[in-house]
Amino acid sequence: MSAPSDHAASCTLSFDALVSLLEKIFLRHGTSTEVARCLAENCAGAERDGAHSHGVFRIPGYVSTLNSGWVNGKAVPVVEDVASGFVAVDASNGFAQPALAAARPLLVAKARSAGIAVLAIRNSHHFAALWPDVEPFAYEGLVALSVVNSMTCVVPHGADRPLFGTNPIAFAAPRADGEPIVFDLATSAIAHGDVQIAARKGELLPPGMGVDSLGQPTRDPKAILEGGALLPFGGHKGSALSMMVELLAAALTGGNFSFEFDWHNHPGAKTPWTGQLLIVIDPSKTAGQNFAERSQELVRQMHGVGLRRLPGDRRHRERSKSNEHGITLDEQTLAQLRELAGI
Ligand SMILES: NC(=O)C1=CN([C@@H]2O[C@H](COP(=O)(O)OP(=O)(O)OC[C@H]3O[C@@H](n4cnc5c(N)ncnc54)[C@H](OP(=O)(O)O)[C@@H]3O)[C@@H](O)[C@H]2O)C=CC1
Ligand SMILES: O=C(O)C1=NCCCC1
Repeated sequence: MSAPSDHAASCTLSFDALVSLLEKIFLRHGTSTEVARCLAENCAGAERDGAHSHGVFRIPGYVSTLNSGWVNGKAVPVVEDVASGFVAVDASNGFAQPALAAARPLLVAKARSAGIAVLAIRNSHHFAALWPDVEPFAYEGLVALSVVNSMTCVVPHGADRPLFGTNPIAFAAPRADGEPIVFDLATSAIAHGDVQIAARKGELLPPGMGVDSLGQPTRDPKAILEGGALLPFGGHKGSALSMMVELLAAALTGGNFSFEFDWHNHPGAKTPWTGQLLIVIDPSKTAGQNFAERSQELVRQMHGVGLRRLPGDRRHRERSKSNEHGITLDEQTLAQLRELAGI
């Protein structure tokens, strides 16, 4: 799939039209109708919000993975009611998003009754942005935190060779006036998807993102992708967070660490076979003042000291633009999607 370009001829389509196109692609490549809908909405949502590293750019990777037999596109997740504040799901070697969808009602009920609940997803594949997994909880007045590990491509701070994944952390919290506060960030200096996009565009990366196959710093995305590796963001601090993600998303859930799965017998496989953890908190159960008012006050104070952009602001601007004018894709990308959909 070509990377978004400012110069290519483009066309626009509605969110629903994009979901329906992506749904056809997933169905044509062996998913169930439920999985197709779930992944299509997730991927179209990322594209709508300008999260291009995890929008339609990912579709060929989904397709080649499904074709390789690495993931079960028809997997039925098995939800386990483990304890008062704990839900587990065996994603049955399927995608993580349908597993979350299956466990969501029980997770929310537990969070509302106990004040906090944990969801441990294992045996799952996450190939998407993480914010769609947490943002909906904040729209329901809940606070949510999620972590997912991926595939070995990040050198732990102070080490010689890669071990960690790009391991994102996403957080969402409601506020009284405005969109929820949401951030979603890879614990690597740059997401793997953005390195791939830079490589396709022939662009250099900023310094400090990765190393080549000899462990030497490089700005060449191809050198990173072909035998090189990424660095954690913020040196030892990002490295510690990435280690935490491995522990929470894999050790705690029963999923694989980023270095534990071997996809070499499945040429074309791209989706990490790991785990994911979500923590959901009902702030109405805390002894403090109204949470949404307090988070609004924090935002007010941040704006008061000159802050112009909150995490999530850019996405919401892109979302509004897409909702008003449609989602813009270049013609080549749309043609590729139609071909994959068989239309
Ligand atoms: N499934 C997987 O295994 C993996 C998925 N990913 C996904 O890749 C995506 C990209 O990650 P990453 O490249 O780290 O994200 P970015 O560095 O682009 O953004 C990280 C966060 O910071 C915010 N932000 C960015 N710039 C500013 C700014 N100047 N001021 C205030 N806030 C800012 C963003 O908000 P905004 O969105 O509004 O710009 C976002 O919430 C994520 O969605 C992540 O989940 C990454 C690794 C692995
Ligand atoms: O961009 C990334 O980094 C990743 N995205 C999807 C899963 C693999 C890592």
